[in-house]
Amino acid sequence: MLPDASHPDEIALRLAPIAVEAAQLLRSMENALIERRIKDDGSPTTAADLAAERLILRRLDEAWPGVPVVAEETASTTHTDEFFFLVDPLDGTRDFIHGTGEYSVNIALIRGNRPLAAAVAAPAMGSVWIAGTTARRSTMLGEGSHFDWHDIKVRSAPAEGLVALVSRRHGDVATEACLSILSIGTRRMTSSALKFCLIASGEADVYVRCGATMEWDTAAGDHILCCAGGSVVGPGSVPLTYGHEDRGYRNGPFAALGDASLSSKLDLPTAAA
Ligand SMILES: Nc1ncnc2c1ncn2[C@@H]1O[C@H](COP(=O)(O)O)[C@@H](OP(=O)(O)O)[C@H]1O
Ligand SMILES: [Mg+2]
Repeated sequence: MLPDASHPDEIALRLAPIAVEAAQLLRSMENALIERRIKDDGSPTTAADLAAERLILRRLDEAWPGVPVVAEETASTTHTDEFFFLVDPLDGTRDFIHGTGEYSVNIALIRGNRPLAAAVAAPAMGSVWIAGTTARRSTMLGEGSHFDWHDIKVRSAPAEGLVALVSRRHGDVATEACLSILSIGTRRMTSSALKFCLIASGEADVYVRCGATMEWDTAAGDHILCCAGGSVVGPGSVPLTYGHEDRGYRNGPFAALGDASLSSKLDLPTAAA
């Protein structure tokens, strides 16, 4: 059954309990001694990533049977259609393993090559963000079917200096060069798609990433930030597009901005570091 593209906010409301259920499963596995292995790209995966992915695939199939899902752990077997989901069942696996609590569940519905609806749940922060046409945030209450949604909005670039969010574990020279051009007042290390959501919530201003990321790392956060009034752009200030099976669902360099006027100052390289 195809999603009803004329009601993106209703789709987002249906994605929220799925993301929260997976987030609660991950939370329950946090302190267990779980099996892990290193993938071909050098990043780890665990039994928790797989369990959360299985749960999300089942729930998406119950809600929208037959819509393809490009999910991190099974991406190589999936082909996209006009509508497809991009799913990262555990974004920030290293932080999950190290117990920082900075990890998230990311689900985005793509139509064509851009997101239509999205949800990001961050269990250790007790927050869930969604976006259809507007962006909203709720605390994660009880079993995941109760929410206290409120609209969120980006802030204007503060005169006293920008708050930049940087990956806790992945930095590179090209990202540093881009950041050095902006008037950064404070840097905060944050993992996973939380970086997009904190900018969308008006708590930070910029996230530049020139190193490797995958489409499921960014699609949901991209949509939430754009619906909150921000922007996510690649080289030439062009929005990111999704569904690039030909390049293994890899993103190029990008910047996530609360205040879109910052994009004129950016100088992103054309290829990921
Ligand atoms: N060499 C690489 N190739 C592809 N993606 C990479 C990568 N190194 C890191 N990443 C991506 O960066 C994400 C973590 O970002 P951050 O450091 O900002 O939390 C990882 O998400 P996962 O934990 O879902 O694998 C992974 O997808
Ligand atoms: Mg993951």
